[in-house]
Amino acid sequence: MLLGDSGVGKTCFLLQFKDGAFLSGTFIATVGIDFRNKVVAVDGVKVKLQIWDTAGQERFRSVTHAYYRDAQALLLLYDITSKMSFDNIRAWLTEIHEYAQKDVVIMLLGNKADVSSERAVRTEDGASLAREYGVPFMETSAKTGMNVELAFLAIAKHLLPAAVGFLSVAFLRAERPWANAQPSGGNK
Ligand SMILES: Nc1nc2c(ncn2[C@@H]2O[C@H](COP(=O)(O)OP(=O)(O)OP(=O)(O)O)[C@@H](O)[C@H]2O)c(=O)[nH]1
Repeated sequence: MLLGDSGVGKTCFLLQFKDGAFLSGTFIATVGIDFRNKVVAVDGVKVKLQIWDTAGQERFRSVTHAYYRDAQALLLLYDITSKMSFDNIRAWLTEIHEYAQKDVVIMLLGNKADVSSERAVRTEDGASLAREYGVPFMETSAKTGMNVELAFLAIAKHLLPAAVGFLSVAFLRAERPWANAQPSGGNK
């Protein structure tokens, strides 16, 4: 799930990953929530990522909160040209703490790294905030594609062991119907 203030580039980030394209020009804010699927290969295993793009605007917050608890991973974005979007990251982390699963995987991303002339947040400040919360961090650009795939692949790699564990249990249950059988109540 992609989170962060309105305008930090969540939709562009997802479209760059999904289609390798960048939507420049008019900014159309996301209304509510939307999702895209993409299959990636991780260590030779195909992983289908279902990526939810959320509206950053405050008025949609009650809608998006409902989806937090089903998320396995959260990509939290700020815009390196907007100090406010960076300062709001702490508030986003508080919301995540309140609504998401305790073991959710979180990654902090400083987007729009291509606009270095308007930089308002130093790379070190992003890295230091990420260290404080114990989450991985990288700067990205939805425009050039810098680190976009890397961020998603890192998440997929992190989630894969859990997914394989889940599938193994499901497979064993399917293969051994008796595993789900209830006690019959004694011998006849
Ligand atoms: N230069 C540059 N511009 C970007 C980048 N990512 C997004 N933008 C621009 O920033 C604006 C907002 O991008 P969106 O992806 O729509 O932002 P959002 O976070 O999805 O916004 P909400 O849907 O309101 O939450 C658009 O005008 C994009 O063209 C980037 O990496 N570099």
